[in-house]
Amino acid sequence: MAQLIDGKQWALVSREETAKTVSDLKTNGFTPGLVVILLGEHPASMSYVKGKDKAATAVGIHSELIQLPTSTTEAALLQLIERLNHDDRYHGILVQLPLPQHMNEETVIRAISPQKDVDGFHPLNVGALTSGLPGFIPCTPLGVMKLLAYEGISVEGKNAVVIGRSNIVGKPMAQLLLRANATVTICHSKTHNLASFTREADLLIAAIGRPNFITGDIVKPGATVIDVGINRVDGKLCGDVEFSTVDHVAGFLTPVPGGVGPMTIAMLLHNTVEAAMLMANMDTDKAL
Ligand SMILES: Nc1nc2c(c(=O)[nH]1)N[C@@H](CN(C=O)c1ccc(C(=O)N[C@@H](CCC(=O)O)C(=O)O)cc1)CN2
Repeated sequence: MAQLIDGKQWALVSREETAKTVSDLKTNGFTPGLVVILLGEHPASMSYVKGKDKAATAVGIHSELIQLPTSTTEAALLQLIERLNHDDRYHGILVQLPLPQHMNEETVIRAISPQKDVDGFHPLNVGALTSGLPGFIPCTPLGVMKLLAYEGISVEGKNAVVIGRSNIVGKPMAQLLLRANATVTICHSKTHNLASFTREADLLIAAIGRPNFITGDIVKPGATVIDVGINRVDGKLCGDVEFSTVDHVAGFLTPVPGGVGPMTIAMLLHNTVEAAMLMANMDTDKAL
């Protein structure tokens, strides 16, 4: 059986570290602030933003959740973001994705000040990561790197295969692994003979959005398998990895739920505190 990586537990550890930093900042009269914007009433998104708001408040961050109707115009959203960019109470601004269909994701992301872009989605932050410069790193891949570090799993020199090429997970994940000296391959829906890549992977990151796509027969024995998938099948949550078969082959494995997901929110809190310290000209590695 694979050794399970308990993301819920590690997220608590990370959140405690963040709470300590926030407490020190508050002692110096400085409170980090986060504003989360949700458009519409998508049930999963509503649950995620409420989770973010609750987790931020729990570590002492001043948190505000702005819920707007789906019918909100893009112009109104851009105006709100512009106001928040200049509001000193908020060091982090996050717009929950996906957006309603009438909005252009790129336009909205670009409107957020790169210094407050705690999601790390702004092109300046994306470019910084690609160039090896300081900047904000998207929360889910950052959470994966943190999980590996907490578990003492080194990626240097390893064959890392990332399945999926989204801007939120796949691409930044590959960049982070490259930065940590892994040999990185990105596979996707058009990859021929995917199994020939996955069977060589010491570290396999599944972020393709297809339920139970990775089965035990295409995993290298002893590999570390990280499941980033969040799929709902018949109302039940499952990952991109078929747990029942991969559990017998992998060395380490993240479950869904309770693996990478909780780390996403923990890393948002971390990034928000980094943004606050950056704005207060305190020592941080994120200077853009
Ligand atoms: N602006 C953003 N939008 C979205 C992001 C993001 O990072 N920034 N990521 C995802 C959704 N997401 C955070 O927003 C997210 C997804 C899942 C979890 C999580 O803790 N999952 C739990 C299960 C929860 C459940 O029962 O549904 C787990 O895996 O254990 C947290 C955050 C898309 N949008």
